[in-house]
Amino acid sequence: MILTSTAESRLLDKIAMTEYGLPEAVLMENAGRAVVSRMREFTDWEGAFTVIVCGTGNNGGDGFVSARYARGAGARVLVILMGDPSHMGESAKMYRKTAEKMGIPVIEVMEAEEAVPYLYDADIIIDSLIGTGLASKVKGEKAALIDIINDTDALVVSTDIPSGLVTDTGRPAGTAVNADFTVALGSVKRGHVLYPGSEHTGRLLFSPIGIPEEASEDFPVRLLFREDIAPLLPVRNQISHKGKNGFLGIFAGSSGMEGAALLAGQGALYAGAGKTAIITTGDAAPIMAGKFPEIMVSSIGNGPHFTEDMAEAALEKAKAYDVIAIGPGIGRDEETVKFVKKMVENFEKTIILDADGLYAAAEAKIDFKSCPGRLILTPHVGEFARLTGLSASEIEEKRIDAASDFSKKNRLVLVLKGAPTVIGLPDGRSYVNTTGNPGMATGGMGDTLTGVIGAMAAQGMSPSSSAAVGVYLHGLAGDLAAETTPVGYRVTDLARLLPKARAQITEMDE
Ligand SMILES: NC(=O)C1=CN([C@@H]2O[C@H](COP(=O)(O)OP(=O)(O)OC[C@H]3O[C@@H](n4cnc5c(N)ncnc54)[C@H](O)[C@@H]3O)[C@@H](O)[C@H]2O)[C@@H](O)CC1
Ligand SMILES: Nc1ncnc2c1ncn2[C@@H]1O[C@H](COP(=O)(O)OP(=O)(O)O)[C@@H](O)[C@H]1O
Ligand SMILES: [K+]
Repeated sequence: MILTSTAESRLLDKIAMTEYGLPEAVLMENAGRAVVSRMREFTDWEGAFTVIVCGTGNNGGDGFVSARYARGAGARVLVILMGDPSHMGESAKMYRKTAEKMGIPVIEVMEAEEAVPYLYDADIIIDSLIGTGLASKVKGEKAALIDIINDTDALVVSTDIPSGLVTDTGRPAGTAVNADFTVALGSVKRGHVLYPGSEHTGRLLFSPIGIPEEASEDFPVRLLFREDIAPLLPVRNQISHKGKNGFLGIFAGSSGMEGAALLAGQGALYAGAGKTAIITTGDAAPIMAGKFPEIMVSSIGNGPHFTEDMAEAALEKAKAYDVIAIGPGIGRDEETVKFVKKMVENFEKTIILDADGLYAAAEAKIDFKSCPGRLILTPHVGEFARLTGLSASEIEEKRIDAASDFSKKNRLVLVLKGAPTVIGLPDGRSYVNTTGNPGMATGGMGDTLTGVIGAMAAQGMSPSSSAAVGVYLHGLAGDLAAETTPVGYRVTDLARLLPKARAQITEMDE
């Protein structure tokens, strides 16, 4: 499913109207009907006092349509209209008339105070005040009206997007409706999934309002759902053997930081890598040996951390692997930075660069474009800030564009971790993940993800698919863990749920 910016959602409406011949009024009719029909399974409209709060744009037009369908579903309905009615477009005006003709009361208000008696009595409020046409900070009476809506005990259903929420950033423009449900119309918008927009949105429902899927085929940003992931997972047939499922080499750990390497290895193990090896330093190897009998642990050099002079032996060893990961727990020694640089500049297959490996890449100013291998970088916001020179808040402000710009410029796959995780692809497209939860904000989760993505790449998937599948699967395992323990489950608990998550993705495919 596509994820749109304001400009893209307008473009989609335009394509629907001009290329597919769907008139604005038809889209509006579908939109207003969808808000009520999508909500039927979640609330009982029969006898419910329903107040529809309309603005004078097309979002308000949707509201006038909803009023009819809410009435049809048995609700007692009343419309509050705020703003200058002379600004209403033709379709919205027409649907206002239709509603009034049916005897639905429409009360024009200038001040929020006038709506108070109705709003506090409402069982359901449909918020159709402002949609994607939000132009600036919401102030004055409209802001006051939004604050009243948020103060009531009614079930609040937002039309398209909670009024006041900025479509592109998910930030409130001063104030924004806190909806229980939002019915996204035509497309899901960035503001629905970017924090704190995701909290204002409440439970997100969607209606295509009659716009065919082909109309948005070329749109660059997609949300990742199970149906996108299922076809990418490699099928394991009866005659599968370990050699067919790939060999992943994880260059990780240093003296005192053995855990990170083991967590990455564990991730790979449970994500189905054919064979997994950890290559670490002389001091760290004895501590890791035997922790997982399935993982081959070997060492290069005798010291506490990786050094530049180990790179040659490491590259020789790496010839045996289909994919390598570098970074978890390797530390930040100057010599380690040089080691990473040599590895990344010379390995010719797929490389996942994570954690201290990303620190090294930023320190050594590795020119990713001229590296021979296929790169997957997995930074969290702090690591991405170091790579780009942007501040953490600048990145959060434009998480999607920041990730896709960087991937395109450097021709690599970038996994920008967080809520939500964004995957930028070398061709400028990007994916936004839909799994995962705050319980995952705990040390070592990222190391495990590196192993999971590595396992996918080792099983023969492209870097883009490996990142998409790895991120989705890792988040889904987290969601399964959170079902019993919302916060406080261990990285190991999540890892053990990876096979169940994988089965859930493929089983439901029948
Ligand atoms: N364009 C189309 O073809 C379709 C649009 N649809 C609906 O139309 C919406 C977009 O409609 P519009 O572009 O008319 O705009 P909106 O209705 O979203 O917003 C414009 C209205 O909000 C007011 N407004 C904007 N910013 C404000 C601010 N900061 N403070 C106070 N008031 C503010 C404007 O004065 C105007 O009355 C979508 O969100 C969707 O709900 C649907 O009807 C489906 C079809
Ligand atoms: N609030 C959240 N919602 C969803 N996923 C989250 C959240 N917080 C963290 N995660 C996920 O948990 C993982 C944490 O990785 P990272 O920050 O590298 O941790 P560490 O360095 O401790 O391993 C990432 O996959 C990230 O997307
Ligand atoms: K709205």
